[in-house]
Amino acid sequence: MSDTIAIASDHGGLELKTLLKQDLEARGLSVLDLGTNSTDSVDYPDFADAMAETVKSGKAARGVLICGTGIGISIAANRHPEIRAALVHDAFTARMARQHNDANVLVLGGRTTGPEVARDCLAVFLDTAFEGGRHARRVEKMSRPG
Ligand SMILES: O=C[C@H](O)[C@H](O)[C@H](O)COP(=O)(O)O
Repeated sequence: MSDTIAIASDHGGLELKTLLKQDLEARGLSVLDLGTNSTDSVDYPDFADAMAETVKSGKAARGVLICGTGIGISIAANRHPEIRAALVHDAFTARMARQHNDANVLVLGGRTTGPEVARDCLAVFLDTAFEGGRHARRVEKMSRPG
């Protein structure tokens, strides 16, 4: 798998993005920062779309998206069939997102999840493999055109 991971947020997730980017770099991963990089108000669908294009093109194997709650940016990202974006709130949901759902994008809320819980979520997301088996059948069904 590519060692590159993409990260993006709106203004509501900027602070958490900065923190998690440091964790990614500390692991030796190559990080593609898709913005935003200021506290100016921006629109989260633009960053979800940029993430989808980056994953689709193979420039990054996985991604991290953050907005205020994580809700809007996950809705926007999941409009792209190649993306399985999972909004998680703790290490357990982060683990399930990988083991059961083969999520390729981790989503967090910068205004809802504290920094240390978010760091745990990221670590679990990066370190947990997809279990396959019955879950592969379900993931395959989600990849079919609607
Ligand atoms: O789901 C949407 C996100 O939480 C956004 O970060 C949020 O709606 C932005 O709100 P505001 O424009 O009031 O900062």
